[in-house]
Amino acid sequence: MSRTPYLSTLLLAQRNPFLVIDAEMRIRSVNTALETALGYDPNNLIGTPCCRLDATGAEDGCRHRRFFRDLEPYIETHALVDARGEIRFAQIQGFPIVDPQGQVLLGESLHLLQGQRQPGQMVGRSQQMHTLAQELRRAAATDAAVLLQGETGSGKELAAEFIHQHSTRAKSPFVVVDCTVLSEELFESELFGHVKGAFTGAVGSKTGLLELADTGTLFLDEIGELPLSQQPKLLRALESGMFRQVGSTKIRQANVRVVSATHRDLRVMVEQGQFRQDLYYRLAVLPLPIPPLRERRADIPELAEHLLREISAQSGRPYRMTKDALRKLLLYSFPGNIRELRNLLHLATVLSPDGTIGDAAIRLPASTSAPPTPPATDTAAELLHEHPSISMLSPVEAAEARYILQLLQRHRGSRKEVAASMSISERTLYRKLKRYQLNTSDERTHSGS
Ligand SMILES: Nc1ncnc2c1ncn2[C@@H]1O[C@H](COP(=O)(O)OP(=O)(O)OP(=O)(O)O)[C@@H](O)[C@H]1O
Repeated sequence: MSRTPYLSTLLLAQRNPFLVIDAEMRIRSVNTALETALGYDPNNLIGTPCCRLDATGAEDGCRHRRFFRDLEPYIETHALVDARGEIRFAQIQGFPIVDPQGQVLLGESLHLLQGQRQPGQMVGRSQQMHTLAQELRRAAATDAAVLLQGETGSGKELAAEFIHQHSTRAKSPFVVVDCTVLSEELFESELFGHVKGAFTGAVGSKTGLLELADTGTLFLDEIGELPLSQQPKLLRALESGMFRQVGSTKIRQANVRVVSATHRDLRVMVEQGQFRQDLYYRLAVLPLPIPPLRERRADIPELAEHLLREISAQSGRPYRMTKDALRKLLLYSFPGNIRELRNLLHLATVLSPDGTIGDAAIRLPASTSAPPTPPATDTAAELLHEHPSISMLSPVEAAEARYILQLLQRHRGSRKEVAASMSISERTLYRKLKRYQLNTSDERTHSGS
């Protein structure tokens, strides 16, 4: 099956191995990172059954079938088989994607838990990046818990991988725990694992992420989103290194180095009673801020060049950028930081079939070239009254939060429609709603609830 332009752009934008599965439970597309990591020729994958990569083979109760029934995003660890027949463990995040025709597809992003995937290179020679690299190296030389604080897309995960790769644990796994998708029900079974029959749906036993990270690094991404009720359980396990799988009485042990990341100010959350102080002190032995891209604009040219080289390597086509295009990037504030720069460049390459990216191909969000029409004053006051958290956000975040609220009103609370009109996945929208604390009453369309 040929890739649509929409899917091609989506696949190009993923650094991790990524595949798309359609509602007929067949693999629709895979990206180059997946081909490279698992060694498959895409022609042998596209159009084949969804569980083609799973070491245990297709099962009736597979996660893909469950997803198309419930439309619930998931994060799970599975054994996959690569083209040489070797078993590889991967942490898989599945989430809905709506294509331009309104068809729901499943996107799966794979984090391979052992070896092979080379961590991305940290690019940038600004004074801020130089200092950051020094601090990360210093942190890597110790086994202390590091807390990385920075805006979305600023490179927190890359920094965590950098610490891991430069530490004595580099040959052991680097395991990512995405706290935004760990609901109260999922937390324990994902982190500690479960035994067969521990709860309805536990058809087999499962090793938890903590155990998979044994002797390696456990990266707790967006730790500020971890429900308060789960925080004591995490603290206990980290302090003692001991835990029990759900449904088991047997004590297990894991030796992990912890790196966490958040875009929030956890100290303020502690003051407001939203985050446990004891857990904060356990995680933030070495707190490290990651500067946003707009505070290190000197890195933009080198980053743009590096990202274009990566895109060229994936697409097999060379690209160059004009001075005007670069000037346009240098003037932009990048609320989405390096991830946004990468996405802007992907789009620019799609819009530049001759390989030369001019300033017209750099499509900045409408709100920056023409600031978004502010809501009428009474609506703004109303929004602030209903969502006081907006007043605590940065101006850029607050503008986005207001924009999302307006779209929610316009689409009568349909998250599916709002996500489609913003060209983002429902999962990304869900993360933004959570991040901005926009607790909308209408849950109709989130993940099929
Ligand atoms: N210094 C850098 N050099 C090259 N690429 C970078 C750099 N920093 C970040 N990136 C790239 O930018 C993208 C976003 O980075 P990353 O996922 O680490 O950000 P994040 O802060 O963890 O984001 P989020 O808060 O949304 O999880 C990734 O593709 C990453 O490889």
